[in-house]
Amino acid sequence: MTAKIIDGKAFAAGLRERIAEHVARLKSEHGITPGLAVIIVGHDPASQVYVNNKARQTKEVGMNSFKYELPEDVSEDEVLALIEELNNRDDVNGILCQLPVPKHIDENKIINALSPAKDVDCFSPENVGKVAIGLPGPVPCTPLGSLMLLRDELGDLSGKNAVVIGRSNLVGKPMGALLLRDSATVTIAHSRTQDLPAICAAADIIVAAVGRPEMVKGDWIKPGATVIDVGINRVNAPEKGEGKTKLVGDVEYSEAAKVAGAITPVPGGVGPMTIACLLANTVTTACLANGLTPPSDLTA
Ligand SMILES: Nc1nc(=O)c2c([nH]1)NC[C@@H]1CN(c3ccc(C(=O)N[C@@H](CCC(=O)O)C(=O)O)cc3)C=[N+]21
Repeated sequence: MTAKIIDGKAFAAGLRERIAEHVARLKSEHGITPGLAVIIVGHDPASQVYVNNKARQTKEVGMNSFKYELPEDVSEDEVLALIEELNNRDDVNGILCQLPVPKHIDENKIINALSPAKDVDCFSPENVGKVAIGLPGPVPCTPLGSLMLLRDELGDLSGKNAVVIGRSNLVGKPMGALLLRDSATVTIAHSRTQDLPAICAAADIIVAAVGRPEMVKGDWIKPGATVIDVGINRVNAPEKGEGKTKLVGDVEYSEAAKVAGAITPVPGGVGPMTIACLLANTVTTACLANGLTPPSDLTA
């Protein structure tokens, strides 16, 4: 058996088309153009690429993009002042501060400064709580993208055994909350979990979000299971030439693809969904800011 490859890149393109339609309707019917502000501190080349991709896709779906590139040595107070200014701007519906930030800036202060109404990463305690109890609001981008792929692949997730590997605030915990909302039977595994292979063996759904290259082995997977690989790990690739690197996920892809029913590749799986869901969240917060019901196909 060979797994179906879940094409996250294609799904994300389709999602962006739906987002563009919603944006066009918000403009024509309500005179609203959603706006997303992205803040980047310093000159990390990988972060620059991501931020530029986000800005380009924001414009492609018809939203306004505001980019703030701050120098590496900017003071914490200056970043906080910028966030405060953006919190108060009516044309900004989403604010994202690209992480990581330099060490002299306290990430928690940044997160706490963001208005929950514009927190499109869904980092704030208020928004995390809304996700847990199912109230409308932004949803963490990577878990939302993963959920959309799972629903598309499996339809109803009710009663499925779902194992989430990783308990981060960004991915593992909210992923568990979303799967539970869809009535899956959820296990969250982590570094202290005993006999992870045995737990995976019972899983209809595996979401791997540990950040360790190829940690989940092919022979742990139940035949026919659906595997969502959240990991994006850059590793050395001597087979491509000296000094070359490649991206791999948290799952041993070549072996897993022989057993799984469906699997996301890396790259081209969850990564593109994360950015598309950031745009989806911006439509959601723009609607909520204007007393409108957010489109149900853009949220959990
Ligand atoms: N406030 C904040 N929010 C974030 O959501 C956030 C962040 N900071 N800091 C960095 C991480 C990383 N992240 C990725 C998003 C998409 C891809 C993506 O599209 N990856 C492509 C491959 C890209 C490549 O080739 O390097 C793929 O998987 O196909 C990767 C990584 C969002 N992050």
